[in-house]
Amino acid sequence: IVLADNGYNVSVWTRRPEQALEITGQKTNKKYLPGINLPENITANTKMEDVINGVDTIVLVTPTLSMREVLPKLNEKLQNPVTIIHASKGIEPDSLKRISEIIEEEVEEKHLKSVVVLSGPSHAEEVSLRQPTTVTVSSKDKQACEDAQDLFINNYFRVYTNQDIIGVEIGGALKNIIALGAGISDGLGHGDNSKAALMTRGLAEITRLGGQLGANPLTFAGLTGIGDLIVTCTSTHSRNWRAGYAIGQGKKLDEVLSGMGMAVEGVRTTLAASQLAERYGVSMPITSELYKVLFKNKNPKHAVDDLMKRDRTHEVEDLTSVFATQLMDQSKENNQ
Ligand SMILES: NC(=O)C1=CN([C@@H]2O[C@H](COP(=O)(O)OP(=O)(O)OC[C@H]3O[C@@H](n4cnc5c(N)ncnc54)[C@H](O)[C@@H]3O)[C@@H](O)[C@H]2O)C=CC1
Ligand SMILES: O=C(CO)COP(=O)(O)O
Repeated sequence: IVLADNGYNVSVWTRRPEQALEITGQKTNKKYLPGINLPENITANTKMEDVINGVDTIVLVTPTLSMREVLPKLNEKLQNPVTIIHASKGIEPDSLKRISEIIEEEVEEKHLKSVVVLSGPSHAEEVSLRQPTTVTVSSKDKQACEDAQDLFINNYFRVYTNQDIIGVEIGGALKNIIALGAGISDGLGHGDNSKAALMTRGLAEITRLGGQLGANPLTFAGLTGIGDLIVTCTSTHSRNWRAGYAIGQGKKLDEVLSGMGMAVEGVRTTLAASQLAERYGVSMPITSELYKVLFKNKNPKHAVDDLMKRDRTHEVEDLTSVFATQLMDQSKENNQ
């Protein structure tokens, strides 16, 4: 919708013929965006080759679980080099790859001009109503990043750039873990103090891990860190919050996921983040408790008790040694 409002012809690839017909013919997408009339210059098609033929930019927004299935198909059908802008939020378990890394792995170099990430506090339900929204684009390729900013920016969708692709992708992925936790807390009947605690200490552990992975700590204070954390932990639009809420109310994970029928990225990312924490020796107590609730059947009330009973500690850590190099690199890049 943002791109169509900016005057571009947008062609959507969908697997379901009835959805392609609905989007192209009726200009609606009732299942995902009820009540929204789509702009005239959006069409949809089930044939990927027809959708990508001749385009120079592809916006990739399928759930992270589908990346290893969708990208090889795309690679096979691409005729010319494209820029891929992705907006999917997650980390792949086991490989522990970010989505931009998976794209670079699955799409041959000859087909790939650049990879850009678009991330930030941006529930589709509100963007489609043209409510003021701010996001960040990031890429290893500075020009591609600025081109993506130009493509998307308009008077209701403000786009910033940030050269720290690691921080942008890690923040966007890991906030979903904390949003599941915030939902559980609300589902258990705990109040605002508990949710503020989860969000603040959650950001502390995201920043700790991000630092080990090479992110700039300041990215976590921005739109793709605290910004997306706030929107996902406090909004009933959030699938992760809603899944957490149902778990807090006593529902089983399988039952919750099949009932939602939509991507709940935080579940897989909890597994991936636990593996990352172990690999890099980073303390992530909230992620670790959530892992036990989701995958080891731990009672959420016991998880909260165990978090509250941890050894006493200080709030602010000295991360100077971890972050000094990243801050110097960032400052060099900004001065270039
Ligand atoms: N919904 C939102 O407001 C936002 C979502 N995101 C991210 O976008 C990604 C997608 O999320 P949603 O659109 O919310 O999920 P969703 O579950 O609402 O929609 C996913 C769509 O992808 C399709 N899909 C699933 N597997 C596929 C496959 N193997 N091949 C082709 N299509 C497939 C589904 O049929 C569905 O149309 C996630 O990574 C999410 O974190 C990011 C920002 C905002
Ligand atoms: O990332 C999002 C908003 O920025 C959407 O979050 P959910 O996937 O929890 O709905």
